[in-house]
Amino acid sequence: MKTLNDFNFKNKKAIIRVDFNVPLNDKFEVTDATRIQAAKPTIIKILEDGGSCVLMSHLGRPKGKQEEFSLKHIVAKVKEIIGVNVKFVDDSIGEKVEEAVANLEDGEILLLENLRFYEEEKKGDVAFAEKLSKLGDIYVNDAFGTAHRAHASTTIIAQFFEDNKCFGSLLAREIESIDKVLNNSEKPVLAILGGAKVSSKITVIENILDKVDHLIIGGGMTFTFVKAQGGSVGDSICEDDKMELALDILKQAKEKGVEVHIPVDVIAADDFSNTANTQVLDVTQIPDGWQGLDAGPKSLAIFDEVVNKSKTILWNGPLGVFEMESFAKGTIALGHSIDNSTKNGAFSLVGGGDSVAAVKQFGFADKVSYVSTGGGAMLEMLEGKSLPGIEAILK
Ligand SMILES: Nc1ncnc2c1ncn2[C@@H]1O[C@H](COP(=O)(O)OP(=O)(O)OP(=O)(O)O)[C@@H](O)[C@H]1O
Ligand SMILES: O=C(O)[C@H](O)COP(=O)(O)O
Repeated sequence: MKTLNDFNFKNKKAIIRVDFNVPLNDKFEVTDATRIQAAKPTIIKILEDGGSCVLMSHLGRPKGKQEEFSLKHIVAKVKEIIGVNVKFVDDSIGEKVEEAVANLEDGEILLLENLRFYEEEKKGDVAFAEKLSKLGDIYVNDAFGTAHRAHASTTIIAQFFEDNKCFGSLLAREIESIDKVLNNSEKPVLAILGGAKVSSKITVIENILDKVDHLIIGGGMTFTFVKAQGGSVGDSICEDDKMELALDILKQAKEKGVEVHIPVDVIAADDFSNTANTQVLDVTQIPDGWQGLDAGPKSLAIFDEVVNKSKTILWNGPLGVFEMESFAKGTIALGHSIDNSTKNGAFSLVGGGDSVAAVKQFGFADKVSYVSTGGGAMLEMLEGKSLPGIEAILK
């Protein structure tokens, strides 16, 4: 696995694929700069070697050239975080870009315009990728969040750099962290899978059963498992067509010696609303008109015990509807348990869109061992898939 340390970038131009797909508010200000922060070590290493950086990224899912998706909105933020002036060119290929790259001096950074302004990017167009490849001497992929996309700048471009390509330090760290959980883990290993639906996590659950000793299933998925075993779930979210599968997962877990922990009680509400009436109910006895929106106190006590005896912890998906204060307690309590266990030496990895939002919102981001910058990319790795962006560097 070639990394930045295999190269000296002195007098070299690095063309770096970063994932600066960051959220913006209605004033086009960056509201969460984690992904920019995460790319800093790679950029700094190249500048300190005496090289220059040509940064390329996508932002959102524009349909053609849409001003609101321009990367010009993030230039100031990148400059603030990296601490070096950032030049911007309002295109990603063509004469203007080539000129800007030619004028780029060692120690300087140039940010290109949103790659997805060209439909060739998502199509993985070879000619477009080749044009991008001309913009640097060494190709660095540091875009973990987009590594599951076989796009021109993430995958196809790599073929134009025989030996001169490598993983950026973020991408390398993401791969190592997931590997530490899935393949090189200290036992007992625990996976906590929450979130809304069983259907979006089936492949993850199936892949993970071979890797873990304990599995906590929470969030909206709970009720498909409970109903499949004969419980009454009232109006809780439930995928009836996945009940067979839920039973099969439980059977597989038993055969593989994996202990599965599902909430035994829930905070039930009479409406999907923060101001609904609530009561704590046995998870198997939720009457019609009520729905489980968070894990209850007995469940949290059990989960706390499991988390604290685990040495490796993977967390994907919230335990309840954490966006509403009334149903955030389970997710917060789980965060505290993981914090505690991490302090006692466990390795904890949090990944997935909503769980990462939750750990940030509740202040646990600095308390776990590693927070992934990938949503879809992280899930695909947990499903056991190989990611095209990673494969392209290894070829
Ligand atoms: N009991 C519940 N009933 C309904 N929705 C729930 C329940 N528990 C959690 N959710 C919802 O599940 C959503 C998160 O599900 P999702 O599967 O997207 O999570 P994730 O794995 O963190 O994110 P991603 O899939 O983007 O990686 C949250 O919006 C949360 O409100
Ligand atoms: O935020 C993400 O998950 C990545 O930047 C990929 O974005 P995409 O789902 O639009 O390809």
